[in-house]
Amino acid sequence: MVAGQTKSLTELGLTAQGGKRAQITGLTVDSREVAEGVLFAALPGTRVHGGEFIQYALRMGAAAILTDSRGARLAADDLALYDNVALIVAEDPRQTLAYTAALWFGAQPEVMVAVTGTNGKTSVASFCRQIWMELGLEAVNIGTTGVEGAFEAPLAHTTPEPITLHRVLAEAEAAGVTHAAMEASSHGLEQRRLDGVHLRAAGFTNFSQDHLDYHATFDEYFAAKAGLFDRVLPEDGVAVLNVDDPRGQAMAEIASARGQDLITVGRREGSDLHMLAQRFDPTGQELRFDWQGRIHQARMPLIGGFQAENVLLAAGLAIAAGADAERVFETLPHMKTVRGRMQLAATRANGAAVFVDFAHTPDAVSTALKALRPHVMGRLIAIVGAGGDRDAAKRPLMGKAAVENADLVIVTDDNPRSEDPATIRAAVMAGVATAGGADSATEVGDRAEAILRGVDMLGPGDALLICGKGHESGQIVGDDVFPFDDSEQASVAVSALDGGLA
Ligand SMILES: CC(=O)N[C@H]1[C@@H](OP(=O)(O)OP(=O)(O)OC[C@H]2O[C@@H](n3ccc(=O)[nH]c3=O)[C@H](O)[C@@H]2O)O[C@H](CO)[C@@H](O)[C@@H]1O[C@H](C)C(=O)N[C@@H](C)C(=O)N[C@H](CCC(=O)O)C(=O)O
Ligand SMILES: Nc1ncnc2c1ncn2[C@@H]1O[C@H](COP(=O)(O)OP(=O)(O)OP(=O)(O)O)[C@@H](O)[C@H]1O
Ligand SMILES: N[C@H](CCC[C@H](N)C(=O)O)C(=O)O
Ligand SMILES: [Mg+2]
Repeated sequence: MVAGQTKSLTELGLTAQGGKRAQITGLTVDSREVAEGVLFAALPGTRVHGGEFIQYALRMGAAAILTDSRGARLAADDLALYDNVALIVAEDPRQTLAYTAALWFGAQPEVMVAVTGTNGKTSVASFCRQIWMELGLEAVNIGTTGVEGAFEAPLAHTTPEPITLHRVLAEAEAAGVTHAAMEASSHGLEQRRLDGVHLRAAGFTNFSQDHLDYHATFDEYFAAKAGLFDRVLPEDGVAVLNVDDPRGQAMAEIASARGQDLITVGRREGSDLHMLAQRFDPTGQELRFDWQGRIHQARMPLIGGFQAENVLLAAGLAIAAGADAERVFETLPHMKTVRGRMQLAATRANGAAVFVDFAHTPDAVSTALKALRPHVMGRLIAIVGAGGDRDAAKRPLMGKAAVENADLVIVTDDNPRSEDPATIRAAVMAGVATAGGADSATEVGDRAEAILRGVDMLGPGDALLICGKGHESGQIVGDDVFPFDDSEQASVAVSALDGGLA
């Protein structure tokens, strides 16, 4: 809430039933946060309808209720008792809330872009912010790793719900931020969290399996992501699309149908930002690409071929949002590793490297391991685990992806949450077995021990990839969060085995 601020419904773009007026002192989606004068958005939820809590909100002094027809029906008797309260019934109250939150907080950075896709959103948003900052602009990225760059703040969600999002955008703008690159998660898109954001451009990385616990089918998951182009990005926005992914072609059709301009990115012949070649070495890669008939080359200290795809997508977004292309390309050699994404965490005395990566989907595990391979002369060892209370169907597929792409695999725990960790590991191990990899995989439940064992296996020229937690700083077991950092554990293991500093 903005201390001391009040706004009328008209200023917030809202029309109440019976033309009722109200002066609003704040917005909330949680009845437990309602105070005198607040607008309570009673939203349909996955567990319960917020309409159930209207009665409580009214007692706490809510001045207005925003809900759908079901919410209004649920609270009809209570609303009749409070006829001074303004009732706004919207077909899509989450979308209305997003527009209202934008008007309540008033300001957002002048130039904003968003990126969606199963994997690579955080990386693209970070690279886009890095490019802008290299160009001397005040920029942030907003997503899984919080708000980073010229203004910093922690976030609980990849795409925060609209009240948090617009508060953060207004704070960033007030701190002088002019450019922001944000992640659009499928949950965020489905729940209209970013519908009030004014986007200049939007990006698409790729599409593969994740979140089938939330979206009923693959097609619904895709439809949620497509919402970025068919709803959120305006007609005069630019769509920046990875067309190497078959779904990138589908996105291109959706964006074109809206009349949006396209910048296509990929290895495919005819792509606007056309990747021509990559050369890998132990500490980075050299990228060769074509833009409007001119060849460019850049060496970047980044591990993994896909990070070059992410960098080019970010470059496309920066260009789409108005930056000069040649100047954008000059910044590429300055890109830094995104925290927890193919990050070199430690090096053994024998030269073997330990990397930490946030791969937590089957596709990401296979992509990350394949991507590391050309940088490694010896064996590739993977540590992998799957999260509890998340898409269970992806677990065996993650085990399969690990064993098919690494020489040795250790299956361990990754945020078991409310589930039995042994059951999750068994599902991952089942996938290992279907791929015929039982002999090259070991199960070590304790993650610190798994890392120690993985590091111990490393000979000269070998590399270890610790998948799943990336930047995370805790292991979630039940309702407890135990401090745990893969990168730190890698250093501890190297020190324990080799002595001295990692
Ligand atoms: C699954 C999911 O996305 N849930 C979101 C959803 O909550 P819900 O539908 O489960 O809510 P509910 O418990 O059924 O309650 C319905 C409504 O009643 C309200 N309520 C509830 C209880 C009460 O006493 N009073 C009250 O007013 C709730 O605030 C809610 O608005 O609507 C809420 C309000 O908008 C969101 O805060 C909540 O996000 C929760 C916190 C969440 O954890 N979301 C995660 C899964 C998420 O969004 N993740 C994505 C993707 C990350 C990735 O890529 O992996 C992200 O962008 O972070
Ligand atoms: N372009 C890409 N193609 C395939 N896999 C990728 C790509 N970029 C990143 N990955 C893999 O996905 C992991 C997560 O990357 P990143 O955090 O950038 O994605 P994200 O989309 O933000 O994920 P989340 O949905 O959790 O927010 C990386 O650690 C890497 O293993
Ligand atoms: N945003 C993702 C992150 C998963 C990371 C992994 N460590 C896990 O816990 O499964 C999710 O909540 O599904
Ligand atoms: Mg992310």
